[in-house]
Amino acid sequence: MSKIVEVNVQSEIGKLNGVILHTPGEEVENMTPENAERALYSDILNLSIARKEYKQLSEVLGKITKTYQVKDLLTNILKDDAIKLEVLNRIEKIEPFIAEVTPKGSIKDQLLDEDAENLARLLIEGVEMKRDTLTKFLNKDWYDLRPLHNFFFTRDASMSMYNEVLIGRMANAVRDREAIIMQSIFDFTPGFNTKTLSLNTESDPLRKLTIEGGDVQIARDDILVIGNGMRTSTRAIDALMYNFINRNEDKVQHILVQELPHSPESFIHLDMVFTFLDKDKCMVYEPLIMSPGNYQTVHIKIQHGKLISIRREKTLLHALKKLGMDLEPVYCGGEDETWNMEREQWHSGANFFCVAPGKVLGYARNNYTVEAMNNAGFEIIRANDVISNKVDLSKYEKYMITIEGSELPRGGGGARCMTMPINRDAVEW
Ligand SMILES: NC(=O)NCCC[C@H](N)C(=O)O
Repeated sequence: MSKIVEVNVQSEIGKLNGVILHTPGEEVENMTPENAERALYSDILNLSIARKEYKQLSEVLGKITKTYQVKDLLTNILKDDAIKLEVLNRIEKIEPFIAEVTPKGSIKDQLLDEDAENLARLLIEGVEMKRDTLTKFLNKDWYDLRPLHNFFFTRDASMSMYNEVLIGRMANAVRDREAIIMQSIFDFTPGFNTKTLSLNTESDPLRKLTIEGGDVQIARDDILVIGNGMRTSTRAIDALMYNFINRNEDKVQHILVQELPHSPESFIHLDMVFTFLDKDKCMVYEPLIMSPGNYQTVHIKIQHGKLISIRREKTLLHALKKLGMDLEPVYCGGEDETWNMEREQWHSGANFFCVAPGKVLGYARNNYTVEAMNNAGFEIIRANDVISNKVDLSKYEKYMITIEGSELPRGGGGARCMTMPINRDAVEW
């Protein structure tokens, strides 16, 4: 594992110095048609194809920055017995059945006996059900501990916010263990030199307070842009607002909130309809971001331990412009046909990951979006040409590296969803 870099992310676009990834493993295939929907997928993925596509993403990133794999980071902390017990205690809080004693012993005891590497694998890929009681014998499920099918979307369960890490409060219980694992990684890996921050959910048994990383974007060191929809609730954004109020800082903190539709499922997170591309460019799904209709943009301003104002803005781009970020939109699906916009948004066409200002990664399959990027001045470079050193990236001021994606988008996300940046250079605005 390469030397750990400290957590510090002050923008969406600063030059990337470290990113956390998770190569899709057996957990992706540990699924049946019956439970695919419960797993938050629209279909069962073919792992060997998904892995081939994912390899393009991880190898390109490996050429550009330091990459860390969740499984390695988790194995590393689990080598310490006290931490191993603490991680399992944390999991027991959300999945109490692991401590239940059955004729063959509890799952927790079984897990405590595993070495660090195997334990990390089991916590991600799932633990097959031991049918040692009648209840389990007749149970239709295959797993005692469910596989974390969505973990390759490392964006969502934790988010680097300035020099801290905000831990996701997932909208669906099937992703809860991801948040526990990420929190433990950041709590117990000294090199990250950070503090984890969890929103207070003690009085929230009905899971009304939820926040996921796909909705949280660090526009600038004083501006957060947050989506409010299926996955991130107003209550969670309020809790974050109180957190900034309680910091009582001289610095102004802006939170721009963009309401999102609750269907179709491709609108799950803000990053499916809006991402930053450069100091002066962003990717938008035009029908929502440029013409939001009833979906409001709200500007919350905090300073000196007080809420200074909370007001409606015309659109997200207007609000950003008023704060000095004048962004030219590039349209997902191109400018001509709503039909193409809808199709390409569905396949995560707006979901770009920035590795430096004007340098981004996105899916190759979205032809109209790729053309729009090219028209906006981005050189289009195939991932395999970067991996085989056929192109020298330092020659290009602006580029889009295209990743093949036929299986990966069926899991519900793109390049931004699959990356959790931990350190970026400051941007010279
Ligand atoms: N940031 C993102 O948009 N992440 C994609 C998550 C997809 C995953 N199947 C989910 O529904 O949570």
